[in-house]
Amino acid sequence: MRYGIIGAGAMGYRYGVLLQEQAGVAVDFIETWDPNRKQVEEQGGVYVSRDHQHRHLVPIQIYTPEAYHGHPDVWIVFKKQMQLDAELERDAAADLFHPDQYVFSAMNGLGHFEKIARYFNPNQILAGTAMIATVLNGPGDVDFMGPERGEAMHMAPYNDQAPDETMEAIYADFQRATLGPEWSTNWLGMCLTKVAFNAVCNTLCTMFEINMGQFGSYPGAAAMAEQLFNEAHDAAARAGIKLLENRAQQVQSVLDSCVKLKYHYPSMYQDFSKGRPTEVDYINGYIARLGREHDYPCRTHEFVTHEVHLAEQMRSVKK
Ligand SMILES: NC(=O)C1=CN([C@@H]2O[C@H](COP(=O)(O)OP(=O)(O)OC[C@H]3O[C@@H](n4cnc5c(N)ncnc54)[C@H](OP(=O)(O)O)[C@@H]3O)[C@@H](O)[C@H]2O)C=CC1
Ligand SMILES: CC(C)(CO)C(=O)C(=O)O
Repeated sequence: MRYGIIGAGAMGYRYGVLLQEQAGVAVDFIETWDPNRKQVEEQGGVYVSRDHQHRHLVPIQIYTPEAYHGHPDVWIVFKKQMQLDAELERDAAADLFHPDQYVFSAMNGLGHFEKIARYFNPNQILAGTAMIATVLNGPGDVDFMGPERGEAMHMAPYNDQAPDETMEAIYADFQRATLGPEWSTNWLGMCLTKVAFNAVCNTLCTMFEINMGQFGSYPGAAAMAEQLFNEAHDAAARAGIKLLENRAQQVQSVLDSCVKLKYHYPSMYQDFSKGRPTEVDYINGYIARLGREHDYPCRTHEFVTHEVHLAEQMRSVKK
C-alpha cells in the first residue's frame, strides 16, 4: 500500500521513515510548514538520529498539498491539535482526499476524529495512540527517542467494529515497520487512556521544564499521578467510557515510562519551550470538560489547565 503522511513533524517523520525503511512501502509527505519542506528539499531528505546517535540522511518525497498529485491508499495524520482544522481544509481544497482512502491518526488529546470524520467515511477511519517519543530538533532533523523496537502503539477502528481487510493490511505494515501495533475494539476508551497518561507526563514535565526521568525521580510522582488519574477515571466512569487500564496500572505505566523514556521531553514541552501554544486544552482541558458535562468537577485538571496557560502567557515576561 501507499501511505501519505500529513504533517512531516516529529511523529510524521517517525511513522513515515519507519514505514519506508522497515516495511518497504511507498510514502509521500505533505507539509505546510515551509522551512521544514525547503530544508528537506535542499538537503535531499530528512536527518534521522536515534537517541542523539547515528545521524544520517534518509531521502524522502515531500510536497505542499497543492503540489501533490498522488493518490495514497492511506493517509496518516500527525498535526498539533490546534493546526488540524486549517490543515484539513487546505488539503481538501487541494483535492487530496478521495472516497476510497483510509485514514489513521495517533495524535495526542481528543477532538481530532470528529474533524477527520468531516472528510472521510467513518468506516475507513483508524484511531490510534502512540507511546513513541520523538523530538523534532528543527526543520528536516528528527530524533527517534528510545531503543529500536521499543515502539508501542494501539489502534482501533473508529466504528468499533472488527477491522476490515484494509485495516488488517495497515496493521501488518505497522508491524513490519516495527511500530509495535496492538488492536483495541474501543477507540474512545483507548484514546482517553492515553489522554489521561499525557495529562500527567506531558503537563507536569512541561510546567516544571523537566524530562520524564526527572519527573519519575521525584518521590511524590506516583501520588501526583494518582490524583490526576483518579479524577480522569471518575469522569470517564460517569461518561460511560471504559478505559484500557485501571488507575493503578496507569500510575505504574507513568513510572515505567519515566524509566524507559527518561531523557524524553514530552511533545508539550517541545511546544512550550519554543514559545508555541500547547495542546493542554485537548488533554487536561478535555478531561475537565468531560467532568463538567457529567456533573463531576475535575478540580485538579481545571487548575492544571489554567497553570499551563498561565505559564504560556508568562513566557513573554520571564527573562
Ligand atoms: N513528539 C512525540 O513524542 C509525540 C507526539 N504525539 C502527538 O502527535 C501530534 C504531532 O506532534 P509532533 O509530531 O510532536 O509535532 P510536530 O513535530 O509536527 O510539530 C512541529 C510543528 O511545530 C512548529 N514549529 C515551528 N518551529 C519549529 C521548530 N524550530 N522546531 C520544531 N517545530 C517547529 C511547526 O508548526 P507552526 O510553524 O505552524 O507552529 C511544525 O509544524 C501531536 O498531537 C502530539 O501530541 C504523540 C505521541 C508522541
Ligand atoms: C512520548 C509520549 C508518550 C510521552 O508522554 C508522548 O505522548 C509525548 O511526548 O507527547
